[in-house]
Amino acid sequence: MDMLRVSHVSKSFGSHVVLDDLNFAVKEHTIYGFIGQNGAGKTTTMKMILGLLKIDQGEIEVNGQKVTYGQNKTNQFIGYLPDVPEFYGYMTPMEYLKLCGEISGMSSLDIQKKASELLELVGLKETHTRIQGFSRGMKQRLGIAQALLNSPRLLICDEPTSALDPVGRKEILDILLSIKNQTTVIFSTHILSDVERICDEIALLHHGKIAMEGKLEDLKKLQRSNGFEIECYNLQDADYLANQIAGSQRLSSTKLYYPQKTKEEMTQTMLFIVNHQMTIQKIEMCEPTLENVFMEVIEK
Ligand SMILES: Nc1ncnc2c1ncn2[C@@H]1O[C@H](COP(=O)(O)OP(=O)(O)OP(=O)(O)O)[C@@H](O)[C@H]1O
Repeated sequence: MDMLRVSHVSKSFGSHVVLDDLNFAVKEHTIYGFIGQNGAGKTTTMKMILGLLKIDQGEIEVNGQKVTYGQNKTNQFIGYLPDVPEFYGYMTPMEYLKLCGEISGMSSLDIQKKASELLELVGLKETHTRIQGFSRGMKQRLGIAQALLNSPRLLICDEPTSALDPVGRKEILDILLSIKNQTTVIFSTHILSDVERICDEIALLHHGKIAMEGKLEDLKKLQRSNGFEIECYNLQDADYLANQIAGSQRLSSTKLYYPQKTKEEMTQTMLFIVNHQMTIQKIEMCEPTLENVFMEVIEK
């Protein structure tokens, strides 16, 4: 079942077309990576899913129900983590979650149970300090707990890891992975390695449309070729190869990279090396990465 369906959605600000007949769907219990350059329209899309921004054309459905601008009916299914969540700094995490639960009309018994479950999940159960003393990572973890308080079927995270250090990012990614069986997650980011680590499906928003969508392995297969790398034993050999075989980039004094070359071209290079009785340390095809696939689409 599709938890989210975005159908033929267009959005302009004045004469600036941001989304142009955008279509995509997110299946239940997937972690969907929504990637795109700065200004591609990721936040605009998320705001429209939340009914916070008017759609010019098209339709969005959450859990089979149509999203209507300015109404919050479909938001009962959604948890939202903004890129920089705001809190009342003078509260402890438990006090804050209790307040959120009360505002959303949960019973005090439910609040107590759910809040302590969620604080455990995000590693803040034993934290009794006030939020104003929290690191960015702790705030982001509390933001996830808050977004999950009403047991949403869809969790929308807008750049949840962008401002965090590697440890903080890993903590957030681990939390998102651990809730996959309970909820569907859509998360936007620039950090492609985060997407590679946890996403089941990836969509690249470019020029107002989904330029590429699918599972990571399938997207990597779309790439023409990622080239190969040669590591020589010394500078002289690397210089010689760079002169004799055109198209290299220098990665270090002894390392050459030949971008977008095929396996056949690597074989020819190996023959050249053997015929010239050279010894090298290493030659290998480079693994396609999401970053290369992304760049190929963007640069088209
Ligand atoms: N309220 C608005 N009025 C005018 N233009 C806007 C408005 N909101 C967004 N835009 C423009 O729409 C485009 C898409 O913005 P959006 O914030 O959705 O991009 P994004 O993909 O989330 O980018 P980033 O990764 O930088 O956050 C940008 O060019 C932005 O300047």
